[in-house]
Amino acid sequence: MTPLLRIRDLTVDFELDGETVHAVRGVSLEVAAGETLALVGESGSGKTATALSILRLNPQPPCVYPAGTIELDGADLLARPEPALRPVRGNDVAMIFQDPMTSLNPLKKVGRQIGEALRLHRGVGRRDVGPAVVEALAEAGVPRPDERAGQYPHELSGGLRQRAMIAMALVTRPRLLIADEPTTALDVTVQAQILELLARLQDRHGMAILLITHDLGVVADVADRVAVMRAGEIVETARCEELFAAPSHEYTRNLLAATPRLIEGASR
Ligand SMILES: Nc1ncnc2c1ncn2[C@@H]1O[C@H](COP(=O)(O)OP(=O)(O)OP(=O)(O)O)[C@@H](O)[C@H]1O
Repeated sequence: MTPLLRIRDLTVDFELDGETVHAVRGVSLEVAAGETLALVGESGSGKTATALSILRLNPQPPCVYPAGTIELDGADLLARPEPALRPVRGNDVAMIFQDPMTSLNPLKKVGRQIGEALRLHRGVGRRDVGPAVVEALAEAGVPRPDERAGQYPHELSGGLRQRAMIAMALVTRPRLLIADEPTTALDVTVQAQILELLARLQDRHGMAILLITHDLGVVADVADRVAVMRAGEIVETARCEELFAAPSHEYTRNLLAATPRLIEGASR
């Protein structure tokens, strides 16, 4: 079966003042419909550059894509001209980030922003938009959603802002959600709640998730498979339980050793 997303031999360079940074060096990975693939690796290993390539969101210049293909349902996105990519962004593929203010507009009430997305992407009519906004916020676990809809992003706590961003990302019912360090800035309890929310929404809507994280503890909680990145390359891909039980690459063993919670769990 064709995977939902298939990246092959992707190369991403940043050309800076005569110097070239090879951020991604021949990465290949696949994400099946409905599965969660975690892309892990330490800071600077090329995780975000890989993920942003899918929607071609790395800033150009300085970014160039010298080689590779990124197929969504078998059609190469990397070869598409810019206007043909727009329908994919925020429709088939949505993205959430560590900082919700990357997607939320600080000057507009949360409900209005989600309402605009609902009208644009789902064709919800003027009269139905209010209840649809409340439903979207409620689905993302926002308490008192009707009240929250009337607030500005800065009036919400970090966890609620994250939930509002998730509600907005899912308005279009994407088939692939790219989540780039979605819980890194949150404290551990809120982090767990957000991961649980993503898993619940994934079950309900059947979307695939490409989860970018440096935290193997997060991976253990939610991912089906893991791809480990180091210096622009994928050094190992495995099912989650296999990777934790028997990491084949030394770099992965070192990453695991830096996650005490998992080691404690394994020795129990
Ligand atoms: N816009 C950019 N301009 C120049 N270099 C960049 C740009 N974005 C990324 N890079 C470089 O590409 C390499 C990979 O960065 P990337 O952000 O993909 O790593 P990462 O694994 O996501 O790290 P982090 O967890 O810190 O986000 C780094 O050397 C980085 O400096």
